Amino acid sequence: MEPILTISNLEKTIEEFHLGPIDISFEKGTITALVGNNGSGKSTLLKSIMNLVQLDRGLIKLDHISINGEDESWKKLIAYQPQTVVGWDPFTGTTLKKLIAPLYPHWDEGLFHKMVKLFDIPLDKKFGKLSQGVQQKLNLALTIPRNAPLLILDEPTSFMDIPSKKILMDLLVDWMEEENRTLIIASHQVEDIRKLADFLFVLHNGKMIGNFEKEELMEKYARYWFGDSLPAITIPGEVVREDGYIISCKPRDTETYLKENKIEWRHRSSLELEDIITILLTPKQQNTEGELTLK
Ligand SMILES: Nc1ncnc2c1ncn2[C@@H]1O[C@H](COP(=O)(O)OP(=O)(O)OP(=O)(O)O)[C@@H](O)[C@H]1O
Repeated sequence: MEPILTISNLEKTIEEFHLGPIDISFEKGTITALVGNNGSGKSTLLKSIMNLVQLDRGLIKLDHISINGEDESWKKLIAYQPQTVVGWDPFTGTTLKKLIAPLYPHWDEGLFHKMVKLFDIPLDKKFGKLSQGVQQKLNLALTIPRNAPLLILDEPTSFMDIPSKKILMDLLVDWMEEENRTLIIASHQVEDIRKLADFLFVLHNGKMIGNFEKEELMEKYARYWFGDSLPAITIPGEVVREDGYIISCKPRDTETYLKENKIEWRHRSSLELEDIITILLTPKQQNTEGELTLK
């Protein structure tokens, strides 16, 4: 598949914080969840894609157009929902829509009104007077209908109530039905990631941990229960050790070792996505394969 967005060798330092180096491509037709600890650089990366951050190094290309060149036609290819918008407070939803819609040739008026209805957004109230959750909904209703090939959402559901999160997930699944649409969504919500993502792009303190295919990642880890007979030695593949069990990132190596050494385990279970993300975001003790090295 052809990438819509390619980031090469990106690096940016902001005071004490360093982002990168980041090398990644986003294929057309995919959904990538951008996952990371607080302050890991997710918003900075998304702003960089929008050319809102001056890079120290690196190149970002959207459909082969460099985002910091003279050709600004790439802007029509992205719809971006930032975490917070500046300057919207004095305007009503109706006014904002009148200002924004004409800028986007593929604007979907029907989708806008559908979202206003589903989210029950009061269009006659000033943006600044809306609750944070409703602001987030209006922001999304003014972003998704732009129908750009690449949609970038920065923590779209952080203030939303539970039913609204479900409405948004369903809307995004429908939006992705159209061919060659691509979504990048920064999120701390495991439920969003589980439901939507094809890929998990994981950042930790500005460093890229990896870009993982979600289903492969789910199959990569296994938990082995030993009860009281948990062996005292470190087992190949072991990434976590708790009372009575270990978690392995290389189940095949783990089982070969256990069988060869005649160590019996009681049962094996798979991990929840939340556990896997926690392991990926706690990389202090791990080597590049994720295995424990300090035991
Ligand atoms: N304008 C700025 N001035 C100073 N530091 C900044 C600025 N913008 C970002 N940073 C720093 O860059 C780092 C990354 O911030 P960023 O907002 O990109 O992280 P994030 O992964 O989106 O965080 P969160 O999950 O908490 O939203 C943080 O340490 C932040 O303090």
